[in-house]
Amino acid sequence: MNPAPSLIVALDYDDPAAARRLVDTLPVGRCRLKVGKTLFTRAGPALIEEWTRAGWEVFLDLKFHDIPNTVAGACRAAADLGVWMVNVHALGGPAMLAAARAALDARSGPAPLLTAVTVLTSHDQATLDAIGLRGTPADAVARLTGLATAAGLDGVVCSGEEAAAVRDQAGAGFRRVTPGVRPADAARGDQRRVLTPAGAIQAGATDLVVGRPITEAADPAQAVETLVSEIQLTAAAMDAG
Ligand SMILES: O=c1ccn([C@@H]2O[C@H](COP(=O)(O)O)[C@@H](O)[C@H]2O)c(=O)[nH]1
Repeated sequence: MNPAPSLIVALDYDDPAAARRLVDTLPVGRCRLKVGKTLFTRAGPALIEEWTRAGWEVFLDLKFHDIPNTVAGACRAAADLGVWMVNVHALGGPAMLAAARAALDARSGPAPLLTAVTVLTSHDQATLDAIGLRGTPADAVARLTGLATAAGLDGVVCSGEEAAAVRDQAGAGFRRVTPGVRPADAARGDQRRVLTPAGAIQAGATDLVVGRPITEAADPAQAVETLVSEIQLTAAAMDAG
């Protein structure tokens, strides 16, 4: 039996107190927490340390993309915060990915999982054409997944639309962290490559990242519960064949 995919709650709150209010209502371990640029820039490392000390698994989603030496230092700093996962941008290239990997491997203590963003889920074919990225989103995800596997990363961030191809390319043990997840009745917002939670799981996502459908819900804690139940039911149905 495969482990059910995890729910990672994207805490993109402007107000750290609002993020705390939601997290305080959740049982530790029911889901994972994602801190991205909005909340990190507001609240800094202290909030992350507060949650990691309380036992939460935190995905620090800062998508490091810089020269190799700088990204290596940023990954070391993330590891010192005790996060569960940290990510870089695969567009940073092979040397940057290798430097991130080496920085985490050089640690004596535990290191976070290291994943690479491939093609943002807000990007579609028109975006790739505009920025001059060759081929379709699926082509670009495959190329960037190749860079991530060559550098020994633990997985990639991709949309559900590419999750099955990434699994076939990189193997079942390579994580497919999937944002752009929308319950059928939820607004797509700025996301372009979108699947429902069940669709993303059936496509092979290992971790579902969900933000606004939770943070903008009338009852965010209930929205988390509903999503966790849907994830578990979908995974169980798939295991039953
Ligand atoms: O390709 C990517 C990479 C990261 N994200 C992040 O995931 C969440 C999604 O939030 P929603 O509100 O559910 O759209 C957000 O924090 C993004 O920064 C992504 O969407 N796509």
